[in-house]
Amino acid sequence: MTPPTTELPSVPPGDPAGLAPYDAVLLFSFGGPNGPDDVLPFLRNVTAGKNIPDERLAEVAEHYHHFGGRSPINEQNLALRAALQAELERRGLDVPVVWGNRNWTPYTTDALAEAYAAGARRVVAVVTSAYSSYSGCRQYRENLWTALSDLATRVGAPEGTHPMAVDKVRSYFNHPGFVQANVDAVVEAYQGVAADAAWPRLVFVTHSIPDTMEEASVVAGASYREQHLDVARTVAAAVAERLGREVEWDLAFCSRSGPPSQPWLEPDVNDHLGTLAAAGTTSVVLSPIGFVSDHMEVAFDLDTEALETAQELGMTAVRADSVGVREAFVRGLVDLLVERAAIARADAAGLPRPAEATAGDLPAFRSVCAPGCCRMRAGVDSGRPAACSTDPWS
Ligand SMILES: CC1=C(CCC(=O)O)c2cc3nc(cc4[nH]c(cc5[nH]c(cc1n2)c(C)c5CCC(=O)O)c(CCC(=O)O)c4C)C(CCC(=O)O)=C3C
Ligand SMILES: [Fe+2]
Repeated sequence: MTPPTTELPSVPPGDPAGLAPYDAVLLFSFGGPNGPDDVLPFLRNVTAGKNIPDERLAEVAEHYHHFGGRSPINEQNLALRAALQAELERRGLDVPVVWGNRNWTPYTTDALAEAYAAGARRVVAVVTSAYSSYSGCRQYRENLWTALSDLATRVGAPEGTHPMAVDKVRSYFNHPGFVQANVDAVVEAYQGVAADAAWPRLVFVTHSIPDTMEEASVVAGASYREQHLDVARTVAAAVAERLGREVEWDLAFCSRSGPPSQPWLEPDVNDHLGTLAAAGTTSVVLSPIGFVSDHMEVAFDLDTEALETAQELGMTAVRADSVGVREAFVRGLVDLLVERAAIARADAAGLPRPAEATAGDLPAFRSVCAPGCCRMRAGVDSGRPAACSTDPWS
């Protein structure tokens, strides 16, 4: 197992050309409502064509209304965009960073149009999802394809062509920057626990997905669940080393939806806390490794619901931060942009690709997705074209 490095290189060696051939960066996210009137149309966008029961939608709308109808995700993305822009500038990389979302304004097409108007024709995208599955990879790539087609119509590009090319950085769950930032956040959470209190168990938490989506995700190299187990193992080992004490850990899931008859990844974090309490655990640290910022799934499902469950069970629970705009994470994302540019140049020149840094046991995931990768269901083609892959249509 490769431990994450404590010192990340500020400028990866061997790339005098910076971000060439790219002339803009797309920060590509999920989106969320900015006020009460946005909540329902946003939820309709998210769940279009999905089998989500009405009761679940009403319940999720309540989560948003509980926070004034406003998701924290938009300001978090603005902060991440500013941090990326600053780190690029620090390295002398002078490219604009535009921000676009799949499910709410600013939409992907508008972000690409903004880059296009600034003269950009080759864009490198970074998705605010670290893991590979339909929800964290292909669904973004399908949306990107549609946005490129819409942009073509807007700018009057010839039928069947796209006016710009967009590549994306690989799934970065096992990039040293993401792993290091999670290690730092968990260490800080443990350091906040009183010296005479029980030593907490470490519970990693991520978004549940349907079992069918989990099965399909394995085409990327390791399944969504296995990707999380790899990160969890690496983070727990690094935390134990930093604190000089053994750390016992588990992986639990939150935010399931869909009809009750449909199996999703388990255990649910609330059920899991119950199991731990019954076995005598009195203290936990919750680490949301599945999320890159403290958006609604964290603010509600963990900070509201899971912390309440812990309290009812008489447990002490502390939540570690998600990576947010931590320096190790931001530097890691810029390293990934630089790495993706070096890969594009090597491919164009027919030269060997540069080394790709990882932390953990899994290899670097592909920068260009394989055909049939991260579908909604194994072997079932959605019929929707997706960008950034070797699928025949891209
Ligand atoms: C793997 C994963 C991530 C992590 C990767 C990533 O970050 O992309 C993620 C992130 C997010 N999910 C979010 C919100 C929602 N997700 C939903 C529904 C669903 N998520 C799914 C999976 C994931 N989701 C799935 C399989 C569904 C079922 C329907 C479908 O297949 O699409 C629904 C519908 C209602 C419900 O069913 O809960 C909502 C409102 C927000 C925004 C939060 C905010 O506003 O701050 C974010 C960042
Ligand atoms: Fe979600």
